[in-house]
Amino acid sequence: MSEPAAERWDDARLAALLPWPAPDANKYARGALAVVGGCARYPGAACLAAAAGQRAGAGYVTVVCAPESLAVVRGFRPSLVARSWEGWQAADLPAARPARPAAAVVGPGLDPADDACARLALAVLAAAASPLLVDGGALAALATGEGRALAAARAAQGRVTVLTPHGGEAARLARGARIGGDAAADPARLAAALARAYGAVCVLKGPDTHVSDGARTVLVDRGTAALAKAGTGDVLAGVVGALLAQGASLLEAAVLGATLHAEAGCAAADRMTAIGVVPEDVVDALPEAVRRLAAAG
Ligand SMILES: NC(=O)C1=CN([C@@H]2O[C@H](COP(=O)(O)OP(=O)(O)OC[C@H]3O[C@@H](n4cnc5c(N)ncnc54)[C@H](OP(=O)(O)O)[C@@H]3O)[C@@H](O)[C@H]2O)[C@@H](O)CC1
Ligand SMILES: Nc1ncnc2c1ncn2[C@@H]1O[C@H](COP(=O)(O)OP(=O)(O)O)[C@@H](O)[C@H]1O
Repeated sequence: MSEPAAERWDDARLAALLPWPAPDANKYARGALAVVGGCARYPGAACLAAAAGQRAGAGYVTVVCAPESLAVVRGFRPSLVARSWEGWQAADLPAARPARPAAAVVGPGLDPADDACARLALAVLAAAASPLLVDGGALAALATGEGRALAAARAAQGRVTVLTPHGGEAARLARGARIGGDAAADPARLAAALARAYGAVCVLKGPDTHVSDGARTVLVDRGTAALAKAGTGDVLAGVVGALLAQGASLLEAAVLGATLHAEAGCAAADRMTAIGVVPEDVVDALPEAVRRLAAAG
């Protein structure tokens, strides 16, 4: 199947999407974001996603993590609301309501090789009524037969989903959906094929990032190799999740989120050098990325 050429969105279009809070906003009106992740082995990934979600504007960020990870999350940033996933039900995730938008991110810091993490990811896929971003270890669960069936059920129910695979995760998703040949070799085509196969918007990460809803594909190529460091993908998940939590549409949240993430990487590299940037610097540079985009637009 031939694909239309990838679009590029200009700064004016992207700047118009920035989620400035209304003067009478409260923390609930600004969007609730739940990050489900952070197993005992990887608490840092959930911390990074949640902190990025705060910096990208979400009003109320909760981390649902392994009991062993609670102290790490609270110590990392006391303004995060942390709760254990023991005794927690995925049905407890807030649904988006008028004037009370919400979204969930599942996967940062879920171990792709761990059965309990896979069960948790599948439970979230089954229950989350709000927009759901699937990242990290949850993508391994999504690529299974049960995960693909749950993705199809979500799409049939009108529940919306964003996937943020890196190259390895995209290959796993492609194998699960039997996508091969030319479609798997070209990132723009692969992003579109994954979006169609999983009924989702796909953000295929790499030196260039391709965002596709299956019909339209947008290229975001303003990043920096400073971002090639473990944990920056978790930051991206939190940024896009926060934009979804503030009510942005899927494609707009994904393209604006990938742009702010890339700009934050550049701003962080300006301060810390492309050698020295760590994911925490990218989180802290998000306000500078917002300023740069607002000024350019
Ligand atoms: N501080 C923390 O707590 C951190 C925690 N993290 C958390 O760790 C969990 C596991 O995530 P993960 O990406 O480390 O492993 P996984 O999904 O099993 O992929 C493994 C295989 O995929 C490939 N591959 C990897 N990257 C690729 C790329 N860019 N482009 C192409 N291919 C790529 C590569 O295969 P290879 O090329 O070696 O054959 C690799 O062996 C997840 O929950 C995440 O959130 C991390 O975010 C780091 C910071
Ligand atoms: N050379 C590069 N140039 C621009 N962006 C990059 C480059 N390498 C990685 N990135 C970005 O950094 C992030 C890495 O995400 P990912 O591989 O999931 O890391 P992790 O799982 O460790 O958090 C992605 O957003 C990707 O687009």
